[in-house]
Amino acid sequence: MTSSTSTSDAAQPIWRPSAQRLAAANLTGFRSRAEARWKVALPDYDALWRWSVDHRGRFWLSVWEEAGIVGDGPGRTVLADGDRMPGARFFPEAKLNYAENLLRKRDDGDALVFWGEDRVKRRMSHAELYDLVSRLAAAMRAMGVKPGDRVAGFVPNMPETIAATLATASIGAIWSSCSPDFGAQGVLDRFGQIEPKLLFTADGYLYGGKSFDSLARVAEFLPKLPSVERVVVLPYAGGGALPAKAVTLADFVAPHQAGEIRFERLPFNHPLFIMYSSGTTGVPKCIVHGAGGTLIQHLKEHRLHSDIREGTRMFYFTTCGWMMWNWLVTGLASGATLLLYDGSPFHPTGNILFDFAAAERCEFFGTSAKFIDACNKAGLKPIETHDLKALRTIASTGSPLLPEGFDYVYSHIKKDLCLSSISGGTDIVSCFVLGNPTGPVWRGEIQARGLGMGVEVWNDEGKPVVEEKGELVCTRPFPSMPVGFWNDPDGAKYRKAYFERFPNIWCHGDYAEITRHGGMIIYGRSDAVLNPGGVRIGTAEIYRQVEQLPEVVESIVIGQDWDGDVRVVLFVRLKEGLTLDDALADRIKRQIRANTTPRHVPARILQVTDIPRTKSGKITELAVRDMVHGRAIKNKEALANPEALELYRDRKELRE
Ligand SMILES: CC(=O)CC(=O)O
Repeated sequence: MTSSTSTSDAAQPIWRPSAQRLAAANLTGFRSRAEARWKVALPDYDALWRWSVDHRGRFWLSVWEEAGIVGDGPGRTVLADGDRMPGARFFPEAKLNYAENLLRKRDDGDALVFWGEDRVKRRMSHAELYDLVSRLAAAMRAMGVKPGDRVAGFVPNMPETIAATLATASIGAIWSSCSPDFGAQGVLDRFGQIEPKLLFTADGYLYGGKSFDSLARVAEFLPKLPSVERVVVLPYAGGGALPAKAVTLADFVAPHQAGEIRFERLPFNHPLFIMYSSGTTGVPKCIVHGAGGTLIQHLKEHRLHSDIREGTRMFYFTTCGWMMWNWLVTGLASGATLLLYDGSPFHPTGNILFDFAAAERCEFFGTSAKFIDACNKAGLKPIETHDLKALRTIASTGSPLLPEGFDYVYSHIKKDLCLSSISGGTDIVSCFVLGNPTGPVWRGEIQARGLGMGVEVWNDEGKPVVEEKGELVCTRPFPSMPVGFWNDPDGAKYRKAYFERFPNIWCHGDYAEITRHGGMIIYGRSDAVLNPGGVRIGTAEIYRQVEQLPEVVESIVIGQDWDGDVRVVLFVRLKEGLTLDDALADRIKRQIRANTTPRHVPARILQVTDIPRTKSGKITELAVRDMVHGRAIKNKEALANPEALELYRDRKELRE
């Protein structure tokens, strides 16, 4: 989930595309070809969006054709049972293979450029990638991997990981990965549910300038994953002894020559990825995404919403445990070069990602709102220190990008670029709302609803509202809905997760508002909404105010049950060496009161030295809330710093 607080009241947008950029945008061409092909007038983005939702069959067929999806299809039916949610079926006659679509290029141009912090730098061409995938796929077939088998990756974000993913997909097996910083229990909570036949791991990984051994960790969890027949070890940071069942990558592929890949073309909904809900409630849900839905949705988001094309140099800062990694990988289907980074984004300095972007002439730079905030707080000014001439788009997700984050990007990174705040999630392996390269950027707003996505905001009565806060819903089926949850044969868990609140309507759990510009602001997760005196307050409304104070590095806010009501409790992490005194607490309260309402003002403000976050960098309001209420914390394994929770246990300030 992502974007920001308070509708932009500025008269002018913060950025507009130049006439030249507008004319050359993929979206502009798509719109005029759709007008000609379907004989409709689509004078602007809003008209195109409305048409794409009302005429989903025509729209998705146009995406298929324009992207030149390779496969046996599209077939005569684009959408069957087109109003059932869940239940609609896209391209029911088509057969395709995800990897075949990503491996169309076999030349010597860069497919992947990899930096492991400042220590490892290498590149892999399209031809080398194809060859490695062909050898891996042959080795996997030789050990009996077949369509539907699970292949798991406990892996860094490195070229061989992408080769392993594509080899898996070429056979029609299902890929599922998590980052190597997961503890043994976190891995077992995930892979234990899906029973993989084959496991990829690197020997180790780098973080913050240190090497970590992954093989000792594998040796710890492997005995509890009896389904794994073989472990393939990718060379990277150097680790200890090979665990049982392990072979090196070189030995695994040694018997197989590079050659033509036999791509299994399978039905559109054939499973491609299993992903895990990052939430902190219960054992992770295993969300199964289909090959066709993932491919066509990403192609639409890359080409139309992100203006990615053949040769675009595309970066997203992500690990293999976050859906943005899967999103990045599909960039190969548009002929992009993927820039992969593994490690700390602040090692050896906060400029490392900008160093990478400058050195590799990055055009699309994806990151999180937290990273942008951190660069702002650290006073980085890449606009003065880095040559970012090639950069055309910055994408931000993970949490709301606040208006001040927009200011920072345009003042201190680059003036002329499209800042796309994007939001969706693991559940759909894609976005509900995202960029529009042909439209203006309004400070603090996500630009647009995704094409083909019937996104609305509904109030408690289930009525659509504009310029009013409510629940983000999607009223029409879209191709990247999960094909189901793993181990959920009757679909009960799947329906409960999204369709319980409003029947036949996807309710995403984000608290949001559609703006008068047709954009969106997201105020936080609905389940973290504060409710003092029955007034609903999105957490981002508070963060926006608090984090403007220079003393505050970051904050986390919860509602504490108190005296039959709920009171707002704010925790702040202050700059090194500072202590929260009455004067600072007072200034925080005044900042909030002056810019929001008295209801938003915290009843208690407490200093903490750390804020718990998931491994994909999201702060975890629900875990803090549970800790404060003395409840059990579920899914602690998803946290990057679970020890931070102790700072919230039984605080005496919250007993009075
Ligand atoms: C696109 C997203 O929404 C990513 C996320 O925040 O998980």
